[in-house]
Amino acid sequence: MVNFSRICLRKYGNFVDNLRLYVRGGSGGMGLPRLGGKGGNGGDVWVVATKNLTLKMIKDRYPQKRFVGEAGSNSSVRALKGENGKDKEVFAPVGITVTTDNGRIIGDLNADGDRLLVAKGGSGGTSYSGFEPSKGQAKQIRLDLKLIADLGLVGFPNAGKSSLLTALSNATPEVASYAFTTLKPQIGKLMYGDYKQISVADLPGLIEGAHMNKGMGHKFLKHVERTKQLMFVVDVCGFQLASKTEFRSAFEAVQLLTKELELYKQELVSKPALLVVNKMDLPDAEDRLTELQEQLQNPEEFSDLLPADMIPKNYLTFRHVIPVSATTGFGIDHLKSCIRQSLDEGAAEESEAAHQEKLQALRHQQHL
Ligand SMILES: Nc1nc2c(ncn2[C@@H]2O[C@H](COP(=O)(O)OP(=O)(O)OP(=O)(O)O)[C@@H](O)[C@H]2O)c(=O)[nH]1
Ligand SMILES: [Mg+2]
Repeated sequence: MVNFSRICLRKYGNFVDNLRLYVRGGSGGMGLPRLGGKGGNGGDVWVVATKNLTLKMIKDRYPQKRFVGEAGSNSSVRALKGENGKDKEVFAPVGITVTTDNGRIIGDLNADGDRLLVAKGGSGGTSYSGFEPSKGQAKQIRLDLKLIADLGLVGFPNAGKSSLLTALSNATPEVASYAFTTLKPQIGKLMYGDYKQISVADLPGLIEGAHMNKGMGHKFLKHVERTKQLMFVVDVCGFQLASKTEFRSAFEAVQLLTKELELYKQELVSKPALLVVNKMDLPDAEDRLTELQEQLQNPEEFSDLLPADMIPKNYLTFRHVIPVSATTGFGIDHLKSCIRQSLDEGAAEESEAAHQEKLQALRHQQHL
């Protein structure tokens, strides 16, 4: 029996998905009252998105996590206008949200080279300020990594999410027969014949009670907040985490996952979702699939299989239910086309909604 918690700690310890930094703009330089000289401005602090960086690299390289702009020079007889201090750049990964310590969003860095001003340098002293310089802004900020993918994989541990990503895409996530193999999110890209690409985020497994921080907790769900659609993955034969925990059938797994999403953020459950029923190569898989499909037709009738507090407010209706085997490749091509279809439909619905909104606004203007 593998010791899950030890594995979690050992591996998760290497992955950093948020980081708190101290940033301060440089102080301005002194003015020179005798000759009316102006002090230089202090340098600003910027966060700059840079490809191939990780938050862990920042943490390792700058253990003190302090970033301060250069001070402006004082005005002097030789240089009446003091030189401005140099800006400080904090190079950070692409795909982060920068917030203040109390959660106010300063901005998002979504593409390589995006820049965000996080602490302004102080002004140099001038006649207006009695030649006194001002200090730079100082604050704690948080860099929060949010993966952005078209589709997010949601499932219990061992359901075969990573195996599925391997079967579908160019990604090579770790696959193993113990729970919580995936400890950090990873994105794979699905390529289509017409060069369309769809990105899929593989996430650590969720378990019953994830909202109470069981297993890996549900903090990883923040990564599906920005994905367009969800892809539930269940083992057709069900799942049992350990001998002391309850066995859960595929149907129960679907509903428990729905509830965990709902408890994390209600809006997540309104995203379009697909259901992948994996491990169809196992004995009895066909019978189990038929049973699951019947239960999904009338979920209310089977709600007594779930603990009362884990019954979802609304049962999800899946756009497609696709039986596959990540191991043998059965159903994978069909899954790929269902994913494409669902995302294309989603995009069409979005543009239709935007179109209707514009029409509505135009009508409104005409009435005024
Ligand atoms: N028989 C069979 N086994 C599979 C299939 N897909 C995955 N497995 C096995 O199931 C186990 C778990 O697979 P993973 O892909 O690591 O599962 P996961 O959902 O990513 O698990 P976590 O990362 O722990 O959440 C591995 O031993 C896989 O070889 C399948 O289609 N059929
Ligand atoms: Mg995995």
